[in-house]
Amino acid sequence: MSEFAGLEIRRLRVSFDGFTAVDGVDLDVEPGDLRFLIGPNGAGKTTLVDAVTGLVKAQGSVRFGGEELLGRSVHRIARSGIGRTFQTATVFEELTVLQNLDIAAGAGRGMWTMLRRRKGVPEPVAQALETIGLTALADSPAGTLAHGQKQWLEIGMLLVQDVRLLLLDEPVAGMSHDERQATGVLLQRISEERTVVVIEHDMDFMRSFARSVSVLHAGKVLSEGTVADVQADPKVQEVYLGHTAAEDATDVAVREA
Ligand SMILES: Nc1ncnc2c1ncn2[C@@H]1O[C@H](COP(=O)(O)OP(=O)(O)OP(=O)(O)O)[C@@H](O)[C@H]1O
Repeated sequence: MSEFAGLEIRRLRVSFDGFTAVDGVDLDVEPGDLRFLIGPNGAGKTTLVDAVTGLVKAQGSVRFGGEELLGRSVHRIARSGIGRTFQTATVFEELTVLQNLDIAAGAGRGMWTMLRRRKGVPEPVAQALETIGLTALADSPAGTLAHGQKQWLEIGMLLVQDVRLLLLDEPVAGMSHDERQATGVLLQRISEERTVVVIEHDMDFMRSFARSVSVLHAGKVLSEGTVADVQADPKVQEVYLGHTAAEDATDVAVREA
């Protein structure tokens, strides 16, 4: 397993035709953290991840394991050990679970390496299958998997590439309660050896599994800390509920009067 590495973002700025979507963000994610990135629609969460992975041009600095990523190509950033998932799972539906993992494991390697590995299931692939709980379905076409299982397969595809920083965009969207729970446990397990950042709108999921939280609003970090810290922050309550904690207290006082 590769070494733990953390993410250090400084003065990150992304603009689209004069509109600033990410506006001077500083963000530190410790190695081995399970960080949730929350915030209202349009807060800049996905754009921030796009900037880290090289999909959009950005100003400032993004360091991972001490190396500067800004200015590097998408492929070079991926080779630095950073992988992401998108809101919709992108697996090869006609191929089996094992074939999907095998292809992901071979990504970036030469044809000879791929051919030499044909015999049996390579250890990292077997390990990923076990971690994502799909060992029994290894030979099933990915297209026959349940929605949640496809998301887990996609996470498995990052694990076999030995990604050290996983950036996951709404991994539990559309999942059943049981699938969400299983995903939370999976992410906790993964973060024992890797750094995980999750963009999420599901507040129950966030409360149950986040180790730390950053709240984005209008392209800036509004609040940061533990779940309890951000929940108690009046600025966060204002953004989410449209009124302040002080007003809440007044409401309660009024109701109780
Ligand atoms: N390619 C683009 N061109 C122009 N504007 C963009 C582009 N991508 C994003 N934006 C704008 O930047 C802002 C931030 O979008 P972003 O998708 O990062 O927000 P988000 O916090 O991920 O929202 P959501 O939770 O709805 O996914 C939005 O106002 C969006 O319309």
